[in-house]
Amino acid sequence: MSVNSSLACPPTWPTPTELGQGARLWLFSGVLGDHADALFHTLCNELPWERPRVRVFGRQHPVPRLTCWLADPGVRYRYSGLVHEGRGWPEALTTLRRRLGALTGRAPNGVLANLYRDGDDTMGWHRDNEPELGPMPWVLSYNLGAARDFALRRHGEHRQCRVLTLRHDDLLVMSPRVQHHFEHALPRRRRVDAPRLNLTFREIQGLDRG
Ligand SMILES: O=C(O)CCC(=O)C(=O)O
Ligand SMILES: [Fe+2]
Repeated sequence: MSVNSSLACPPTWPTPTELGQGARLWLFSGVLGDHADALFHTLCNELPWERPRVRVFGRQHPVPRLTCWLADPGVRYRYSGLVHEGRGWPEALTTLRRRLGALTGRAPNGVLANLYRDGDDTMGWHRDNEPELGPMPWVLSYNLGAARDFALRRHGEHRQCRVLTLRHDDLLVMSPRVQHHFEHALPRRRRVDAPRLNLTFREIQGLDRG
């Protein structure tokens, strides 16, 4: 057996952070280099951002951020209680999608974009384990704009166990067991006064295609 074929990941992957129970995180920085600023600007201005309302304790509230689902035509994903359907990819994401494919060897067919207008915008504790992601949900999380803390805690526990700062042009790759055993959240950070955009690329499995 050659040295390379015995490696679990291509040699260009950074050393993972081991969370335990086989859950691993990899942080790649400088994914797009000089192109990242322009992409941030284009996506902020041109994506069809929405602000879905969710029901909490019987009352409807708008989510504390802007969101948008982009995917292959017909690829459906349920979030915030609504089914969203892909209508193809904007030209602006072509280079990033190629780069992520080359770096990770994965081929996501959808992405959930979230725009946090400032440090008051947040995302609560959850796992990316919707049934349409199948039993092995790889998630590629690409970041633009302001640096924000990304918190993790063991599923079923209250105390957070790890915080990573995700910066402009960083890619965080989460192995499937991260979603099996851990929850993640984007906590409020009042001192952050600039926007941040996050793109979580996902692989929707065959059954939920349109
Ligand atoms: O903004 C982030 O870093 C997290 C986003 C996230 O968890 C999600 O879209 O499911
Ligand atoms: Fe998530």
